[in-house]
Amino acid sequence: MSVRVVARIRPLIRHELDKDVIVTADPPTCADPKARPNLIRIPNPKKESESFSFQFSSVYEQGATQQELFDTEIAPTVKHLFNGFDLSIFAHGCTGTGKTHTMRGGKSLADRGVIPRLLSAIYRRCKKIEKDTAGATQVEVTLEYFEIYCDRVYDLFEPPEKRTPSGLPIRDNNGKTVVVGLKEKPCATLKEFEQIYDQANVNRSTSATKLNAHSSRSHAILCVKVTQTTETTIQISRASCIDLAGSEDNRRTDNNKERMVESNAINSSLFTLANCVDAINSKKSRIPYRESKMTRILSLGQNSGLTVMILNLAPTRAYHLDTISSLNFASRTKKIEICEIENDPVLRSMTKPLAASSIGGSNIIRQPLRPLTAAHNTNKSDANQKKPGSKPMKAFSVYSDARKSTQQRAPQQPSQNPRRADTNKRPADASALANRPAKTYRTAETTSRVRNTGISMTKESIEALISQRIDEKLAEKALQDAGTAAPALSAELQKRLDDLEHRIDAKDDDEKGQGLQFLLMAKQHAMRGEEASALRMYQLAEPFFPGNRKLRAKMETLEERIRSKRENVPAVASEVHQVGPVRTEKKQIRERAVYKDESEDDEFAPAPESDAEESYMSDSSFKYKKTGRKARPARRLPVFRDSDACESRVNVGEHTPRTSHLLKIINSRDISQIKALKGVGAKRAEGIVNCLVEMEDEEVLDLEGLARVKGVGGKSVETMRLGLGVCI
Ligand SMILES: Nc1ncnc2c1ncn2[C@@H]1O[C@H](COP(=O)(O)OP(=O)(O)OP(=O)(O)O)[C@@H](O)[C@H]1O
Repeated sequence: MSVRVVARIRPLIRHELDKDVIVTADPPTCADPKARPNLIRIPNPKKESESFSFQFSSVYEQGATQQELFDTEIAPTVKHLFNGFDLSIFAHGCTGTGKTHTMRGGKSLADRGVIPRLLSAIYRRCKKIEKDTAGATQVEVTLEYFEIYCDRVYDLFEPPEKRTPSGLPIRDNNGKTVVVGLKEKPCATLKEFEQIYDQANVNRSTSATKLNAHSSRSHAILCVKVTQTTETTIQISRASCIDLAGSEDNRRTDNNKERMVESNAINSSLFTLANCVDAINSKKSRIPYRESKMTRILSLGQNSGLTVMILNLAPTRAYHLDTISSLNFASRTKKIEICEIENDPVLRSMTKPLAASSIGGSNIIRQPLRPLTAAHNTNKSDANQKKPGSKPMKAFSVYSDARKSTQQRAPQQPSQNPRRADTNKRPADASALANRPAKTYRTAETTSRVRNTGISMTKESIEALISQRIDEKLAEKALQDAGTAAPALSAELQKRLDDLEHRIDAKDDDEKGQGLQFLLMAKQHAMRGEEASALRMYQLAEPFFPGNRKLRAKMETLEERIRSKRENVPAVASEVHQVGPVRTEKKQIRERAVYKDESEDDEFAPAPESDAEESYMSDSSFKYKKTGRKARPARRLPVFRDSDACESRVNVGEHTPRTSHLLKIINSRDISQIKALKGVGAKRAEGIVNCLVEMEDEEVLDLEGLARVKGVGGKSVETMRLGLGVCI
């Protein structure tokens, strides 16, 4: 079915006058007293006597209440959520048109917006299901809430001072875009939700602008995960509520520099969204989702389930051109077809209890092929037609939301509910949604709200649940111990994280990049003092770096710390105890370490033979060990070697004064000194220093080592060396 687009015209506010109203809704043509208007009229800005009209599924006029909008548009979708369908609701419109008012609303009961009302409806339904099934079906609600501010993703459950400047990474996980490292909060009651949500909204970026006293400077996305667990199955579905930031006409905003930067980011992401919609509608083969994080996450046209867009409009002339542009965008959006595909229930025996939350991992197993969620929006059929006789394009992707079990897997039950890949689309009206036959509830995964003692859990899952709880508690305690504020990151450390993040991005589509993602997350958790989570991430990373001793050592240190905390032994004591052996091992590793040739195309170069076991260098420069590829012997680079050229004067292992001087400059890691070397510009110097920083406190010991530093090479070493005015 296509995206359901409804328009809402906000009432006049502040100094707006009745005489300036230009946006109106045409009365419904049918005689039904309950019928809603569905046509918007606005004058042609070039010729006032003419007007444009735009048709939508429904139009809500100035007097429409929050309840009216919710009851008609959103309430009917709730049962589909519980039937396994995902739900996306997003508010669009230019700044000051009432998006936040529509989604979040005010504090009074009548003013509550779509989000609190949706949660209220969800909790009501949870209770009903649990009651109807006499507790045999348990429903858990968890929340994730994040914002995209200046194209960076921040967790709104974290206070701003805990944010890393580069924000959270996003990844593709089997066709779905996920934000890595988000906090997922279980939330069992509406009251709890209100508390959590209000608190999180304090963290959202808002500022006063000329057009709106409380203007949202970011796109906010609340994901509500509903997990239904029965004795045998788990079913997960998600509702995403998106309050987009509003486009701004900066000729009218009088924005200062900071607001302008935000405004540019907002406008450019909305421009990308419009481009995506255009590309889908004009059947282009490439849809520019990846040009902004918002479009990547929203994945409009690629998402499955039900999608409702609420177009917010201001009624007055001051917004004339902006309103026309919003109306045009909405008209194009309503043509986008979204496939209604429900999430598959998963057999409980197939789930691995301690699986990573929303991120993938090596433990993901394959599920049967299913059609792409919105194959009609992938615009591949055209390409097929162009090549008669050629192989048809693959319209299937492999979805894998279940995870490998260490135990033998139970055979998949024949689907009681075969997937709906049919193209018999139903009309996009609410009554059609409401007529859908109810389904039996079949699935759900490990939850923190399992209250039904009647459910027979396996011994493993109980153990896993207990250990998960212990980890969570320990992480909480560790956080408390560490104080509320996260330690400030040094610029160098932040840069290393950014570099690592950058590399992961470059490897984004490579499943092996997952190992790096886990390591990055582990590091971020560790820096925040969340040791249990850091350990979990290292554990998830381990299969990607088999037999890596340094990684193992890190895990052991963390395990030891966690254990000592558990035993109420002061953490410091355990650190002192642990640091010795770990350091020694680290040193041994370093002694054997040979710099890897990073000039290769593939960043994850195989380890030289001498270092075969230690393919993982420092944790900040994780080199991926390629399995199944024979390690190549380290090749000698064509660099000047003191020992070759000056054997008569310098003993092997010693350096000439010129070389020593060069190595001293390099090991100083001082950009200004390195920049001054012959043939090294500012950018290169920065690259070299970054590389050295990744080597932690390891030093470049000889010219060959220097030549192996990323971006240097044998010739450059020679140039640098000869450019030094030291006599040899
Ligand atoms: N339906 C409505 N009823 C009453 N007041 C409304 C309504 N819609 C919007 N408003 C008021 O209009 C003003 C702007 O609304 P809001 O902040 O929700 O706009 P916005 O589209 O989210 O803006 P931005 O994109 O800048 O964040 C607020 O003062 C809000 O209370």
